[in-house]
Amino acid sequence: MSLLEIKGLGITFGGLKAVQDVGFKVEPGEIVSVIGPNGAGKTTLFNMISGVYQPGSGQVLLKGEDVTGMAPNHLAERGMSRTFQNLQIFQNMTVLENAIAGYHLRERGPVLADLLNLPSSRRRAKAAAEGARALLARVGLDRAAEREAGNLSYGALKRLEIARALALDPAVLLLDEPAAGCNAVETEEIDHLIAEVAASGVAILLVEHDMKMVMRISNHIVVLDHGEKIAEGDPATVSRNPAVIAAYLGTEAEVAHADG
Ligand SMILES: Nc1ncnc2c1ncn2[C@@H]1O[C@H](COP(=O)(O)OP(=O)(O)OP(=O)(O)O)[C@@H](O)[C@H]1O
Repeated sequence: MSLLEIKGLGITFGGLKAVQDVGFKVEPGEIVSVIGPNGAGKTTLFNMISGVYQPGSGQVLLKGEDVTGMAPNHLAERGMSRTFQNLQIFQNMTVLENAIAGYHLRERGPVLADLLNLPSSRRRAKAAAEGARALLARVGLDRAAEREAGNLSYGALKRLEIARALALDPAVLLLDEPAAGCNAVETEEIDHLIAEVAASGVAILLVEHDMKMVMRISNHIVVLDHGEKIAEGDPATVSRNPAVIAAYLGTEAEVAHADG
């Protein structure tokens, strides 16, 4: 049994088959990337896997359980969390408060206990703050804990978003363009962070336009074109695949060679 198994997923928007019969597997500690030219169906596929869209066909199996179309909060409880292409950070809260917000999604306690400020609620708040600080250290933001999130660099915001998703202690982490808008140094920091998270046993599923990053960090790549899977394999194999090269010709993107 795979940790995450995608089977024959498909969806149609007003007659357009945005994604058709896409399947692949993700195992613990693996970094799997979904690539493809603009409009290939990457975001749509991601949204189906993470419960944002109801698939028209196919299945999403998490630890063998059918979680197809399950709402994102239920998926989080079962071990799948995600980040978004457009950052979902509270800009006028501190970095620490943002990380604690992620923690509270998991440590949700009885509202009445919180209102009455009972010892149990104070213990939970303390545990969340401690957990959040540990996460910030993990993503290299411990020294920025008290800063307002809106003042962070873009790369730091991206890392904060990963910290918040990690607060849910996921077995599978879905990253939607984690390096979008980042400069080369920030991208490299995110590379290292993703590799470290994978090394801790978390399965990573990634949609990313930065082909060099994808080729550098992925164990396995799934290539979509016009909603269909046209290739999959390790970076070196995929980057030499004639169907992949053809799909990218006529677009501005280039498939960077894994060995180059
Ligand atoms: N909500 C929607 N309603 C109608 N059509 C949609 C919707 N979302 C996506 N599509 C269409 O589905 C196809 C796949 O789009 P999608 O955004 O998933 O591609 P993508 O590979 O993520 O593209 P990009 O690299 O540009 O982000 C496109 O033709 C797009 O226009």
